[in-house]
Formats: sequence, C-alpha cells, structure tokens
Amino acid sequence: MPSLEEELFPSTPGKFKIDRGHSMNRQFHRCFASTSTMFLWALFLIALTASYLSFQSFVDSGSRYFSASWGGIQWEKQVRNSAQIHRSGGMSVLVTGAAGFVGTHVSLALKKRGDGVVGLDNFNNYYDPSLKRARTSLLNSHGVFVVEGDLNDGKLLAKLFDVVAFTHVMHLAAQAGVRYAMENPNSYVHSNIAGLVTLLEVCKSAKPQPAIVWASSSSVYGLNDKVPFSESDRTDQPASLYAATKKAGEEITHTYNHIYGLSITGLRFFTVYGPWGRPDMAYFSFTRNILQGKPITIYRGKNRADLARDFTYIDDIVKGCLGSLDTSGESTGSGGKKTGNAPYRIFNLGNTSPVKVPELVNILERHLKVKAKRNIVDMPGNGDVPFTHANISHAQRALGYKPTTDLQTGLKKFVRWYLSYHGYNNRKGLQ
Ligand SMILES: O=C(O)[C@H]1O[C@H](OP(=O)(O)OP(=O)(O)OC[C@H]2O[C@@H](n3ccc(=O)[nH]c3=O)[C@H](O)[C@@H]2O)[C@H](O)[C@@H](O)[C@H]1O
Repeated sequence: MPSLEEELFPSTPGKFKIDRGHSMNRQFHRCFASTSTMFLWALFLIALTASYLSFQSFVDSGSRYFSASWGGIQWEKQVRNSAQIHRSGGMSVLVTGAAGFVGTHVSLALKKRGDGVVGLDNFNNYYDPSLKRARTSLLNSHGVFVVEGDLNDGKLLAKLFDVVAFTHVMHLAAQAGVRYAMENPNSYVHSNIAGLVTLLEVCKSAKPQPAIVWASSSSVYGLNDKVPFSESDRTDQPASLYAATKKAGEEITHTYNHIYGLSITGLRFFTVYGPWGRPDMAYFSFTRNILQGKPITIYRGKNRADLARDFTYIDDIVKGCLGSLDTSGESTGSGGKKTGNAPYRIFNLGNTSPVKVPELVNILERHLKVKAKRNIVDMPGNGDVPFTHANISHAQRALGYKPTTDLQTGLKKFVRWYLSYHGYNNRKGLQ
C-alpha cells in the first residue's frame, strides 16, 4: 500500500498502471483508490490556494505596515505634541502641503502665535524635494511636525483625525503650475480633484467636523477680461487644466458645504512670491538663470503686448490665510449629517497692482546687479492668461485683508533669501 506521500507525489511516473487481468474486487478497490486519490488532490489544492491567499493578505498588510512612514506610539505622540494649543481661544490646524511654499509660511505663522499645527506633505518631485526638506527642517525647529503621506491616503487622514480633533484644516497641498498641466495632466486630477475629495470625505465624517480653508487660484478667471477680477465674475472659461481643476475644487467644496455642513473658505491666490518660494515660478527661475548667465524666456501676448501679473507677497497671503481661519465660522455637521447651514466663502487674495513681466525682470536686475539675457517670444498656447488683477474689497471687509508689500520690496526680500540659501553671500562679486 503506497503511503499518502507516495500517492500525492508518486516517485515513479506511471506507477499506477491498469492491470487488465485483476478481479472485479481488485478493480473496485482500484476505482475507490483512484477516487480517494482525486479527493486528496482536490483537498490539497484547496489547502494550497487557501494558504496562498492568506499569505498574500499577510504580505499586503505587512508591506503596508512596514513601508508606512506613519503610525505607532512615538508617531502619535509627535502628532499630539505638534497639535497642542498654546494660547487661549487657539485652534488646532491640519496644514496639508506644509512643506510647500505657502504651507511652510502659514504653518510657521500659526505656530508662532500659539496655535497647534500638524503638517502633511507627500514630498513629491515636481520640483527639487531638497527644498521641501529644508523647509521642513525649519518647521521642525519651531516645533511643527510634518507627517509624510499622500492626500489620497484616506486611512492616514482618518488616523490623524483619530489622534487629534482638528478644529481647522488649511488645505494647501496641490499640483501647482499652469504650464506643467500639458506635460502631466493626471497629476492635477490626482491631487487637486481625487485628493481633495478624499480629504473632504474624512472631514465630513470627523467628530467634530473641522472648518476648511483651501487654496483656489486666480487662474479660475481664465479668459475673463473684466478688470479688476471680482469674485462674482465669470469663471467658466478656464485656460488651463490647472485652472479647470481649481474651478472643479470650488464646485466640489460647495457640494460638501451644501450636503454635509462643512464650513468652506476658498482663497483665489494671485501669483504668490517670496523667500522659500517655488523654483518653477518665473521670478525664481529668472533669478537662477540671471545669476548663472543663462538666457531667460519672456512671453509676449497678442499684438506684442506684455503679460502682466498681480504678484502678491507671501506675508500678505499669510495674513489672508490666518484671517480666513479666524473668521471661518463652524461646520454644522456631525458624523456625516448636516444640522444647519455653514459658511461657504470665496475670496480673492491679490495685491491689486499688476506689474508687467519685463518690469519684474528690471527689478530683479537691479537687486541682483546683473543684466538679464532676454529672449522675448510670442506666448505659446500653453494655458497662460495675458494678465491678472484682483479686486480685494470682499477680503478687505470680511478678513481685514490689506496687502502692504509692493513688488520692488518683496523681490528685494526674495533675492536676499535666494543669495543666502544658495550660498552666494560667501562668494566674491555678489555681495
Ligand atoms: O495665480 C495663480 O493662480 C497662479 O500663479 C502662478 O502662475 P503664473 O501667474 O503663471 O506664475 P509664473 O509661472 O511665475 O508666471 C508669471 C508670468 O511670467 C510669465 N513667464 C513664465 C515663465 C517663463 O519662462 N517666461 C514667462 O514670461 C508667465 O507667462 C506669466 O505671465 C502659479 O505658478 C500657479 O501655480 C498659480 O498659483
């Protein structure tokens, strides 16, 4: 009689040959034996499949556990400490995109006045992540903990709300840049639409629901040519996918306000610039090229008209963000149910004095004491708009928003930071 092992794994192929000279009894036994062999094989296959599936699920949960850069007692302690409020009537704010340009400045300002701040950032490589790491070091040195994770990770967001009952969310994480949308359209959908919805889903279910202030964009005015741009102007003619995703964000947040009672404030930022800024923006890349003796490309609009932007200094934007948080009002929902109407607001945060791009270059030349090599070309069809100009009367009334830094002064501060950050101050000739 072969052992079970021999039956399952016959050592000699063809061992079970049919012997036609055997009796019926023997044949019956054979038949029974082959049926039980098949049964055992089936059992074996079922067991193999089951153990494979449970191994897979172990590997999946294990890899999530091991690769996660969040979770654990120590991590929760850091999150709690960072969220601690140090002033009476203060708030605890989750700042998404905290390692970004505006996120860093807003987080620091909140922390400095005694609010609790926890940052979230995915440190993507849209531009050099080492700048994001440097900003994070600055935040850490002021007691702001930045969680590394993606907005689309609903489990992480839910965990953060388990650990801290955030009163506010300052949502600044986004795929920025107008022209890059032609290169990588899906990154805009991933961050500005899918990520936004993931965040809103978690906020709507949180107890208590936080109030949300988030970054929309001046680009939603698109081809609007009524100046200055007012919040009631047309925003249904976006010129870029970036603008379209920001406009979609305004509609999506409206839905969550309407159904779930989330307090929403959308801020239309107008070309924000300043120290610790974004290297993909014109003032930043122009500075780099001018210092390196490389040419800069200046776009020109229809009929050779110069392009113009309502460049807005970062400190003014920070004041607008804090004013929005302070006046946000409360969300009215609880556990996904609305109990009353909550505020839904949209504000322009601009400077109210547009400057032509060639004038921006003149100012940089003066601060850098280096002449730019200008390459003037007709604006390609890349999503750019010819000009922006903010009417800020709503923000003035509701938030006390009043920009105080002109481009000349703001760029001086930017250039000082740029030279110091890149070590130019230690080199001869650029004092
Ligand atoms: O307010 C916003 O909502 C947006 O502001 C910013 O977009 P923009 O106003 O387009 O800023 P930015 O790229 O600095 O170009 C400035 C000017 O320089 C011109 N420009 C640009 C590059 C170049 O090589 N040459 C050039 O002439 C260019 O044609 C333009 O006229 C943010 O990036 C964006 O994320 C969003 O927040």
